[in-house]
Amino acid sequence: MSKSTPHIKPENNPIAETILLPGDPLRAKFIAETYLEDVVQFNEVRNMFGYTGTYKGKKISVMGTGMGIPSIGIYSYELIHTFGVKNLIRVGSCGAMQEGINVYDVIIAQGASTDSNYVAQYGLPGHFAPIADYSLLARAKKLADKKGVPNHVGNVLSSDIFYNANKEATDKWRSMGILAVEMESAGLYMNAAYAGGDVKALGIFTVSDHLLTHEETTPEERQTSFTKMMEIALEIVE
Ligand SMILES: O=P(O)(O)O[C@H]1O[C@H](CO)[C@@H](O)[C@H]1O
Ligand SMILES: O=c1cc[nH]c(=O)[nH]1
Repeated sequence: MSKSTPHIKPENNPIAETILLPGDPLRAKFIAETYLEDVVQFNEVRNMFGYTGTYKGKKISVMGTGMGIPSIGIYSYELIHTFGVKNLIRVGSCGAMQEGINVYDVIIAQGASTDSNYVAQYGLPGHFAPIADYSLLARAKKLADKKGVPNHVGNVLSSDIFYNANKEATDKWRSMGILAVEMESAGLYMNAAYAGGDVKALGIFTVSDHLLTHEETTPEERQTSFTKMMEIALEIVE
């Protein structure tokens, strides 16, 4: 019988060891249709579309994760533990928090701070710092520079809250050097760390809006036009 989980039912379609993970399942569809050859769809449960194909001869999958750590927590756990995925690269949008960062710049998340309680499950005797895999991070930085894509490497905030009632929260995170806010990477990094061994994770983002300047992009642009980030992610794993 083919492997399946409550949320991923590939029905014998393959899932590659390397997967790109946008929050939006329609961004997954766009990446598959734009960049992959010989594409098969491996998931449609809850419309969380997943596809596998080849990119420059390499087998690669792409799948939506939904929004927030609980959602990416489920999908990345199942991809790692049931389907043997080894390289998980989130390709998301984020809101910039610092001056000197512009809409459409790329952010590479060296670390992912969080206001989530996801880490509590591990019962650690202290505070855990969710970080990216260094080999994926170093390659992403090198590729971004080579392509001439304006990019920033550092700490992001993976927040549980999009509409935050605490109006001081952004300023406090900004004062600690947080580059941008998104909603999933800390959970992804924790799942990769918990899996141990050779499971690697990285978050790469395109800045969709700026929390200081209030510049923003449209939902259509978010779905399709973040191509520089997508191309970096597709080329990271050799
Ligand atoms: O564009 P995606 O990948 O969904 O990422 C960002 O956008 C969503 C919020 O609008 C959150 O999921 C956040 O992390
Ligand atoms: O989570 C997110 C994503 C984009 N922009 C934001 O302000 N927050």
